[in-house]
Amino acid sequence: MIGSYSRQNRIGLFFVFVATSKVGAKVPTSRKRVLPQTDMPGNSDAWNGIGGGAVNEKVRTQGSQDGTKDLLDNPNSSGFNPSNSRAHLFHALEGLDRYPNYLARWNESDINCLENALEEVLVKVCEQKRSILDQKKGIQALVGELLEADGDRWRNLLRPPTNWSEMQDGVLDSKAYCTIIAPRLFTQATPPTVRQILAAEVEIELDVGQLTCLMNEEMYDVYSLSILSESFCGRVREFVSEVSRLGQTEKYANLQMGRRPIDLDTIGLGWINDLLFYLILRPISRHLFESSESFGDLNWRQGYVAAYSANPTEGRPRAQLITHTDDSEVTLNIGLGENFTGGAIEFRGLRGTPEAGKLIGTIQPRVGVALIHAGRHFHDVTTVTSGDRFALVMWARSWGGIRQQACPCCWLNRRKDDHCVCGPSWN
Ligand SMILES: O=C(O)CCC(=O)C(=O)O
Ligand SMILES: [Fe+2]
Repeated sequence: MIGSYSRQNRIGLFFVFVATSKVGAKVPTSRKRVLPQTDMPGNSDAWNGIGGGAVNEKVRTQGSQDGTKDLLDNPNSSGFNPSNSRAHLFHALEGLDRYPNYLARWNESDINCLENALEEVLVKVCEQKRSILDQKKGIQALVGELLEADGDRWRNLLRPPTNWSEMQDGVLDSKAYCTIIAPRLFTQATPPTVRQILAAEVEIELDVGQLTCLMNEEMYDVYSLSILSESFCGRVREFVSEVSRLGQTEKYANLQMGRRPIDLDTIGLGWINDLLFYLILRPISRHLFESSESFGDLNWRQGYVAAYSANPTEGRPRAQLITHTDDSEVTLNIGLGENFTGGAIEFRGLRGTPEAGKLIGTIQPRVGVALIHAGRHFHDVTTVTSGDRFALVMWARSWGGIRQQACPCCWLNRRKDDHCVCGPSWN
């Protein structure tokens, strides 16, 4: 049964395509620079990121426990230190939202601390925005250079398929094509076009009643299905490798590309994101996770290629990935190859459940095969012992559902007691 555990359960899903029409601070300029040097890789000269496995790399600091140090730092302070304590900052935000004239009872020094902390946040937003936009522009120039040098080689990949036959020949795994797309499975008289799907002009619905042998339930909460053809995966891998190779030349060194996974939208492969998201991930997730997760329709996606190597370099900076959960409701992970040993994905239970942290299963990536799991499912990648390993990963979020009713902490741990400070019944 979908959403319940049964090892190697063959889950078949017919896709029924139902066409519906699409429903579709100001930055302060004169603020003092208050942002402390961040520990994020890519921003810190000290971090060399090669061979490491961290995903959420920021070193977490939560201020002093008893406020004594804060008092010593600032004798006028009450111990309130929102710059070092995220909890203090959240308390203040909640108070501002909840009580009229909240700051009336505060001393001026604490108000100054709050003002500074909020400025620090804003500075961080502005800095990251600027650097990301700069980086995107730089990467787009780099892709332009690749196209100029060898346009014929890449143009086909960068141009989305325009019809189902191109999709069949060049992109999808043949089994996926036959099962998902073959016209006999479309219920409506006029099947949606590829263009309509990529532009999200049709809502794709999945009929769970009609089971086929499309998907496997590999273990609790982890499903697999063949999606992309091996040759297509190879082309994506080659393109990403080329982008990353050029990114390491002196001309583009300032982009520091090797340290981050490569974002598909930025390198002109956003159509792959759209295809996977609208055709596969959103409709499937409605059914796979409806009993274990609570979210509305997925409406946000980010797709990227993560590269690993037994001999990590700038372009393939990792040999493994530590245990973590994703900042997503649902994650899709497609093996892109190439020949490597090690690099298995280990799953360790859902955050917020008694299984959290316990190894419940290990999967060796297969080229073109997608794994779909809840973002809060703990997972890691074991050390790549030989060769290079690539994975196309998509994080998908829903800004409706639980993220609208819970603070980040309750969201992460899926507390559902309705008493989260952001919930409707908190008082
Ligand atoms: O490389 C993989 O297979 C997993 C990557 C991953 O977990 C992530 O990027 O969040
Ligand atoms: Fe992950």
